[in-house]
Amino acid sequence: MATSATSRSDAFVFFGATGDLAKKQTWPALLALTKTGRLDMPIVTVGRHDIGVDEIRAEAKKSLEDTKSFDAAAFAQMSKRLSYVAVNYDDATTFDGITKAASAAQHPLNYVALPPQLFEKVAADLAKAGLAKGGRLVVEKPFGHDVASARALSAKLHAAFPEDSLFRMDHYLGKEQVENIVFFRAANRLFESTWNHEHIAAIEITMAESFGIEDRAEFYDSVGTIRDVVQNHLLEVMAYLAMELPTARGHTALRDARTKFLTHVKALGPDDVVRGQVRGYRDVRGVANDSTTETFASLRFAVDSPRWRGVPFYVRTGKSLAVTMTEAMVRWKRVGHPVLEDNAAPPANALRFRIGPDNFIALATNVKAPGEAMRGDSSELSLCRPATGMKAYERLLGDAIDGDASMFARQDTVEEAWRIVDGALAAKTPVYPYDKGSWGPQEASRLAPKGGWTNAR
Ligand SMILES: NC(=O)C1=CN([C@@H]2O[C@H](COP(=O)(O)OP(=O)(O)OC[C@H]3O[C@@H](n4cnc5c(N)ncnc54)[C@H](OP(=O)(O)O)[C@@H]3O)[C@@H](O)[C@H]2O)C=CC1
Ligand SMILES: O=C1O[C@H](COP(=O)(O)O)[C@@H](O)[C@H](O)[C@H]1O
Repeated sequence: MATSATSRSDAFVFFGATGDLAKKQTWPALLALTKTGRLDMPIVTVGRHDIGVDEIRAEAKKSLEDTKSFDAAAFAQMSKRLSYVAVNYDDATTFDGITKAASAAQHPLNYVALPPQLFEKVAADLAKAGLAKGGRLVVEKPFGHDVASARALSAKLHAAFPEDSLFRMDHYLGKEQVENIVFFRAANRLFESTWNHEHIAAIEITMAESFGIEDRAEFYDSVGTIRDVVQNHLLEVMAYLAMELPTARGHTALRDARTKFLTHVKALGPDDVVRGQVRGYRDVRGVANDSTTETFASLRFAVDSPRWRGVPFYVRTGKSLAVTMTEAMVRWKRVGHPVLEDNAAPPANALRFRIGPDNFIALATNVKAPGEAMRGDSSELSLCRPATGMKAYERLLGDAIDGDASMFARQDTVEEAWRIVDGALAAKTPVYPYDKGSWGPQEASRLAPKGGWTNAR
């Protein structure tokens, strides 16, 4: 007999269908999975408001139009499968409505895109309603808010869903552009031999977003940017940039290598972080008027391994910044002297991995400037690849439907990541104000790479 670990899911139970994530990512992914025939099952949306399924259909349609992913035929197909159940999160018996709506399902996939403080309760109430038996649970990051709570959360979730039916979603693990970092390293011998402290001066990662928290206050104000994107997405990117390359094949080897790398990253202290809060944040509905939640962070990491000893890793991220752009930059050390007839040493070589919104890899080089003198000029070789493949949410939700957790986050990795950032969070360092549309507070320059951050072009 097929177990829940091997069976295909036969109902999609969707908590958070009205949320920000649903609008930007989940509805487009569900439509894409409908188009390819992989979401051939009832979709039971669940929320706290007393609304009908027509409101959910309208919400889904608007999200698809806003993200330019609407397709009338696929939407009609998906619409027929939709239902809506209103629940009261303080009354577990209201989950019986979900059981009724998914009554034909043996293997429901329960997908929870809610503020993380609700994960435990939802898992327990799903179990009481009989939706854990034979089913799966997908929870969105962040998993816990520090090491201790991540362990406690895992234990609580395991009381309802065993490890092989628990999927910890971190969509950066499903991004082509992120996977390409490690593939590019492994497949191009040219770089790997200099990928170490002898040649590399620093590694920097920027995840800048020009938009604010919009109507996500209930989620965001209790989390902040370090827990929202550094502890998970950006440490995953750092791991792909700097881990030892696995010799075995497959995703388990990649998961092991990422986790091993994180064990070498030193725990952050108060001097390794500068936090910022955008002016006007406290006026957003739902944000506490004395909130010290950071909407910006600049951090410096050190890696205690033979390969990286002495190389600083800088990470900067924030809301309401000058642009929306995620990029990782590997900077080599400079040639220490002027070349031929040049007056100054040439700029350092650097590799830029653009992760979003576009997708390219660029290599900064120095060439001879046209003319009689042997002088230099900088030039970037750029490798652009339009992102044509599956988007991260389609890929990961498709895997969850099939019961394949290999591209999801693992508990040991999650705990290592908390170990690294916990010290920076617990220190309650000052939160410096910054203007919307800027690159964060002035104070962040204290933790910048030598020569300053590279701001997006
Ligand atoms: N937004 C994003 O881009 C991404 C988010 N995520 C993760 O997804 C999860 C949800 O984030 P996001 O969608 O941004 O958050 P939102 O603040 O938009 O809320 C998501 C859902 O939670 C419901 N909700 C909020 N507060 C409560 C509450 N107190 N009780 C019951 N329901 C509540 C909302 O319902 P209602 O409509 O009723 O308010 C909404 O449907 C988080 O874990 C986040 O880390 C992951 C990747 C990207
Ligand atoms: O998990 C999250 O990610 C998004 C950014 O995702 P991306 O794929 O557009 O880079 C971020 O805006 C959000 O705050 C966070 O919860």
